[in-house]
Amino acid sequence: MAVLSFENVTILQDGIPTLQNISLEMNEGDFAYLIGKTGSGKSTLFRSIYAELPIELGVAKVAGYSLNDIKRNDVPFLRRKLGFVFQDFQLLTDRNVEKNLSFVLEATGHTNPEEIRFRIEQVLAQVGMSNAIHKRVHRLSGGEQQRICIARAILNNPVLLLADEPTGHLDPEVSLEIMQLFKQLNQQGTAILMASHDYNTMRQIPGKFLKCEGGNIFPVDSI
Ligand SMILES: Nc1ncnc2c1ncn2[C@@H]1O[C@H](COP(=O)(O)OP(=O)(O)OP(=O)(O)O)[C@@H](O)[C@H]1O
Repeated sequence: MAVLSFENVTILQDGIPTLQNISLEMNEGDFAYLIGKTGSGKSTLFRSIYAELPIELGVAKVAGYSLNDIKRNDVPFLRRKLGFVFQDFQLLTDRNVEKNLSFVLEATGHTNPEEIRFRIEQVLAQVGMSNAIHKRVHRLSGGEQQRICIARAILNNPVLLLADEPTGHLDPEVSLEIMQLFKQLNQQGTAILMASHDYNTMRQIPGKFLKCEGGNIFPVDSI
């Protein structure tokens, strides 16, 4: 099943076409790396996927929503079907792990405290961080913080995970552990689109390569 489909899509930044006539499709279980130089349009693609930038031309669908005519009220529901992992974690560093995760569940309409606690325990087990539930985020290492970010990203069972340079601040050994975690989630069916410059870990965890260059995005066989 397609979780993302772009046909001849053009996206503008400040009235100027940043990506032009791009076509791509991602299905359940796909793992794709988005590669390309700084300023080539990787973030622009992400921002269009979560409906922060409009589609100027072409046809785009993500997680069952048409990006061409998505209503403003539906945008939070689209975003609930996506997971986000960033290079700089973006956790609430002065709160503990449980609060970081319950915050997201509460913000997305969950109210039952037992269900919230149960779901948090489930995702922490998935990322190998069960013992960290009461720990304050600033006490965790970078790799541990990124695991918590991944736990946060999967709370609502996303169909597509968007990861923007998730190993950018991690050393090679920890990067590989994080990538293995992504691979595990991917094997359970979640499609993953990851912008990366981390050629070392990309070589070790296989995926398709999509290159962003000259306003276009196209598949390449190797990096
Ligand atoms: N808010 C904005 N307003 C106007 N132009 C923008 C804006 N954000 C990005 N751009 C332009 O759009 C183009 C693509 O930028 P984008 O941030 O998508 O690249 P990127 O591949 O994600 O780069 P990086 O690897 O540095 O994150 C660049 O020419 C950039 O200057």
